[in-house]
Amino acid sequence: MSVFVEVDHVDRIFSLPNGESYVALKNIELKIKQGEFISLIGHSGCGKSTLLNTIAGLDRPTKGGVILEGRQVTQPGPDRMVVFQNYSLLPWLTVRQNIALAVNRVMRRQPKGDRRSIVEHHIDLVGLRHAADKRPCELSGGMKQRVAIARALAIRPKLLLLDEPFGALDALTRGGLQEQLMQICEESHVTCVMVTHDVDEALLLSDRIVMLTNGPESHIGQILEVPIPRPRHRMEVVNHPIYYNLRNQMIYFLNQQKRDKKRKAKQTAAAGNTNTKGAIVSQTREKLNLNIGFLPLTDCAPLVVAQEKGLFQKYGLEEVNLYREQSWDAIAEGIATGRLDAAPMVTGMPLAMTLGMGGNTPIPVITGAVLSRNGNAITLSNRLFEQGVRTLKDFKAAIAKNKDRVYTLGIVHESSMHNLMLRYWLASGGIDPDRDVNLVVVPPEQMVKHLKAGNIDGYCVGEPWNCRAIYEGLGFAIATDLDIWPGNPEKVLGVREDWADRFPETHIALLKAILEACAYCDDRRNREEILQWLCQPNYVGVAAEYIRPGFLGHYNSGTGAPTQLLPRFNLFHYDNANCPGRAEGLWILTQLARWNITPFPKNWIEVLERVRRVDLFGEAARQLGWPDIEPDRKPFQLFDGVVFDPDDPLGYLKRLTICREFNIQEVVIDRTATEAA
Ligand SMILES: Nc1ncnc2c1ncn2[C@@H]1O[C@H](COP(=O)(O)OP(=O)(O)OP(=O)(O)O)[C@@H](O)[C@H]1O
Repeated sequence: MSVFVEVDHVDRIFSLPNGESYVALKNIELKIKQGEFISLIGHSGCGKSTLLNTIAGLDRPTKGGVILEGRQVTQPGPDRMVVFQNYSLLPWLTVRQNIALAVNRVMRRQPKGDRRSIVEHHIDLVGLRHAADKRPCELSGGMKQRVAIARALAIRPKLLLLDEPFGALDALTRGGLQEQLMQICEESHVTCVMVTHDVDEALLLSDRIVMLTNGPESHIGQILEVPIPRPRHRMEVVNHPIYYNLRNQMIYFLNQQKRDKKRKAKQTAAAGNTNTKGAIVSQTREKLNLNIGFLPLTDCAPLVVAQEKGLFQKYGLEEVNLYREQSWDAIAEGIATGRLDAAPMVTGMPLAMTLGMGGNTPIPVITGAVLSRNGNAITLSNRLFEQGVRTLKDFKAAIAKNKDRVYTLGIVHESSMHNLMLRYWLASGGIDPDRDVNLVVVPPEQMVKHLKAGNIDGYCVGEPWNCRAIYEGLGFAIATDLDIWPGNPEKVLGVREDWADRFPETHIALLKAILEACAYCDDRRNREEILQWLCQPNYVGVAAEYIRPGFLGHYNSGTGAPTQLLPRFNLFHYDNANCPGRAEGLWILTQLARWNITPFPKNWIEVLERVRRVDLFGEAARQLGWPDIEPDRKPFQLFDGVVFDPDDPLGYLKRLTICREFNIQEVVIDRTATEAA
């Protein structure tokens, strides 16, 4: 079925009387097929009606648009009829006259006789023949709603929009009308979007259920497919094997949102007062001197640029000290203990710390920006090259041939993309990363030394540590991460959640400084200048020859193949690189669970909302005058073509062939431990 209605990245921002604004909807993206029945569900005030009204053309989006059959919706039209909870019938007209009024207005060019039979047909359709001459005051609530539905359908809309149509009715009447609506929709093949609070109603009627998160910045949390065959009958639906699973998922989603609402209210009360405009004001003084940790890697460039170009001071951060750390564990420790205020982190680290990786106390850590994408490679030793290893398949053959030898490969941290991508790559080639090879954690800076000493046979790391091994003739890059997942998120800016709440303005200032630096890094005219800074001993501290190939995008794999032009190898800003999108975060959660690094959080929507702070990115972007574009939440795939659907992460995990037995559990994100630190 082709796309019938497209809600294309819709934002709706309301201006408030106090001069501020309220972002009700953020980046709503939804494609509806012809004849589909979609339900919108979410807590009160999350924006269901706003979205419905936008599709109806009764309200205009602030950003994005709605496209119906290829045409932009700019105003209401007879092709979209809305049925409201309060019926909105004209009280002085009878049932017949109410329906006829709409038909005569919309179909005035049709012969009178035809119009009359349309009216009569729709009276019968909703079973109101006996009440055709009654006025609304003589009808029950259910009857009035049937008139409203008949009136909407009589003008043959392409799209029927229902805003809690049965909300005001008693349970018995509601049940009857739901079945009637279902039958009418099936017979007339009309496309429907319905707002509801009722999970059973949504399951009975819908093909898909769109679950919206709480506002502000409400967005689609998850879309559930309801694969129950049609025609449906209530008892068959309720007894369908999938019914309670779907119902539980919906209730679980709504409970997560409820908990989130309560937590935010509690935090707001604890954090401060409101000013005359109603905005929250922090009671704590903002922090203007910061300690930021980093590891010597090419992709620490944004931090270096922010320091060298005075961007921290530009945004009011008086003193920023950069500390070159020894390992990713040291970075995690620095953030956990408060020794560091912030740090570029490997992408999975904020999620893993929040989930309590390795049996550690969970520490809520958040990220408001992706600092870099790509930039990694898998280097193998020359010994393997000499054995003829050029591809993943060759590597598998070498493992099979040398049964008495276990190859050891270096990774920089269990939560890093290096680990997750290396594991993914190996597993897709039939190599079990836990059983067929030995993975060891080695700080990036020490990879080359251990490769040279023969302690490891290869590694996955960021630059300049692949190029250095290649340059020194110690190894070759069998794959870069562009071969595995182009655009993968590599580093993020990590801070403790309680730190961000205590110093909200400092945090936004820090984000702005670093984001501006990211943009500076992606202006290629600046790369030579940045390269010189990176070479300094207080930053990466190596010869320019090691950094240049990756950073300037002239990548030589060391295999004898010609130098590749890879302008996107170290990506800092272009292609909407900086937004910490939730779908990629969810993919990381699946991989952390796949390899038993962390459990898979049953409350993954809550975890992603807490950790991947798209809202803070948006705020910093807006203050910088950038468009705060969010990535799509559509399915994507890595190099092996296995599709990851953000609406079905567990289905994806179950389809992966090499996978540890993983735990699914609700992870309670409790800040007590960190706040005490
Ligand atoms: N004209 C407006 N001006 C300012 N804020 C608005 C306006 N219309 C809606 N809002 C706000 O936008 C948010 C979404 O409202 P909306 O009515 O779409 O929610 P809803 O999910 O349909 O709620 P309910 O289930 O209670 O009907 C709410 O916080 C609401 O206060």
